[in-house]
Amino acid sequence: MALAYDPLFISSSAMDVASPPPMILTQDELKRIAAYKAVEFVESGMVLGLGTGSTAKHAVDRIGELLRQGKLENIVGIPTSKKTQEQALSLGIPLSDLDAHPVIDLSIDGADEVDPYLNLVKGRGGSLLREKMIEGASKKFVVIVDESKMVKHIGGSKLALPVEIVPFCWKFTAEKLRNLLEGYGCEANLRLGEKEKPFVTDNGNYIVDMYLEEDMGDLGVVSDSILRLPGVVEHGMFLDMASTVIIAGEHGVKIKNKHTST
Ligand SMILES: O=C(CO)[C@H](O)[C@H](O)COP(=O)(O)O
Repeated sequence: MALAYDPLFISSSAMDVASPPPMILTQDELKRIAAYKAVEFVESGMVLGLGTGSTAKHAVDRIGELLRQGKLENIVGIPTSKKTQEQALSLGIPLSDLDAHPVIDLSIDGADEVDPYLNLVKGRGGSLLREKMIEGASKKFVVIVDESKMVKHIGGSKLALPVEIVPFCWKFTAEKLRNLLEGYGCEANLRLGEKEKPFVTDNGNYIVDMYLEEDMGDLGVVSDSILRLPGVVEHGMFLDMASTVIIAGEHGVKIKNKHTST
């Protein structure tokens, strides 16, 4: 159902009999609320990292809309995937890349998991490498999620931790990853795309999805060990990168900033 709502206002009162009954927002509506809130951080003249995925798509749409309305000017977008590049171009957002703009003012992107310290898992959409490069080059990185993405420990939720690997002898690399993380109840599966063929990233690589049963403990140590394996290009743990996380839930929007517990 399409809602006519002020995206930044969520409230309903059981006492107000004249009000319509409380509306249950869909996950996509929550994503849109978080995205619209994040776009409030955007100012004219900024270089913007444009994220990938169904939540980030709302932010890119909103930026396009504000540009069209003349409420934002002189924006340069740096897309984190070919898909976002296509979307941004279709909205008339001027685009560039990290070579021309090695410092980005603000990136806005979704995440698959967010822990209480604002560590993330990203990449279930397959764009983790470009996302990490672009978001790592950003002065401010705002993450937008609905509340289902909040977890106690990243990686241990039986959802995938994606790892981008080179296609050359991928079974060898997948086996090394499996062995490395076997203490956490690890399964490592090659991600498949259309017609059961390997999913290929925008960089021509494959993705191995690691399914873990246990909390990985010291994430920095695990991250370094994964990255040391020859054949691994990057993984989807984004440690200590997010400046702010905007969480949209049934009871409103929460904003968590790095190094605060609010
Ligand atoms: O990391 C990503 C893509 O590589 C996405 O940001 C992440 O998968 C969240 O996606 P969605 O907003 O569709 O839930």
